[in-house]
Amino acid sequence: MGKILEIKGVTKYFCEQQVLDELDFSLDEPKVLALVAPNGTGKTTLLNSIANIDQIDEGTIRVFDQPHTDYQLFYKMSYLQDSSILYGHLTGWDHLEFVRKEQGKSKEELQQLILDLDIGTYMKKKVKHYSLGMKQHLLLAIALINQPALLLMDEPLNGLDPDSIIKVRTIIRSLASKGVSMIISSHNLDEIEKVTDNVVFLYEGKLIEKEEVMIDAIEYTIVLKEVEKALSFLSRIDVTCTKLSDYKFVGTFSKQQFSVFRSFCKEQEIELFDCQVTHGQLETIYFNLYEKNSEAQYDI
Ligand SMILES: Nc1ncnc2c1ncn2[C@@H]1O[C@H](COP(=O)(O)OP(=O)(O)OP(=O)(O)O)[C@@H](O)[C@H]1O
Repeated sequence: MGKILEIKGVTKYFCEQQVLDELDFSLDEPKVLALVAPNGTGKTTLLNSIANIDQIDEGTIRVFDQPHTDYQLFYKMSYLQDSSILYGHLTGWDHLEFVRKEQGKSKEELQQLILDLDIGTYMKKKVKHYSLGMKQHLLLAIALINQPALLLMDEPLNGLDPDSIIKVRTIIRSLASKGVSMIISSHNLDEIEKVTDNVVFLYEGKLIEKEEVMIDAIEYTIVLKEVEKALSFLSRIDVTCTKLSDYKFVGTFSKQQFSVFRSFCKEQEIELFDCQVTHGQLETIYFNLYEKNSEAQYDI
């Protein structure tokens, strides 16, 4: 089997501003890939470029071994964009019927999709009367009509309530189990960690895989009786901590430091009342990558 996606040397400018910089990337096997970066750093531009909505200035993009400009990809690849592509004066059903006909799918297939996504109750309403969440569900339905093998999603969780987030997460997992590849841009790092381990960061116009910037550090908030004793021990094993109260502190631990600390508490009979992860690993990597370099990146 050929590659699902191959991006070589892609550069994209908006006037003088370079957004993508000789970006190389390839997706060799079906995967759910999270695309993470701060606002305004090129996630949408990259997805638009793959979908041939934004024209690239240099480089090549191939999808399923075809140039990304090939019209046939319309039947294999979908792109869940933001709701600006919807027409307010049309109903959800109008949108879905139009795409169904273009994709050559049957009415029965569309009815089944509407049932699966549980969006039937508002398909006859005009889109201008939809909530943000309803629009997001409609966009997902539009993107799924062609049963894509590659699905690009730009912020699919935007505006969704917790129930809807769980529903979309279930849909993503179910599609993944059927071998659908997905590239999902999201700011919701907690949620992203629940659907995939495959994370790429867009940084200074290039993609960096999570493994390349992996750090062994997790921030915990810990509640115990003898904070001073714990902090004095932790300073000796180089754990950075901040005391929050006489019973509470936060500390950033490597796996090994955390295990040493647990043994210390056991030996000293210090009871841990509570121990919560404050920042997950992905969040910690994110802050390390972008916050540390923010001065250089956002120089004005
Ligand atoms: N059509 C355009 N014309 C000019 N500049 C643009 C255009 N589209 C995007 N940009 C600029 O390119 C940069 C990247 O924008 P893009 O929308 O790709 O970022 P993003 O990471 O998707 O942001 P967000 O997370 O806020 O959606 C921004 O500085 C933006 O202002």
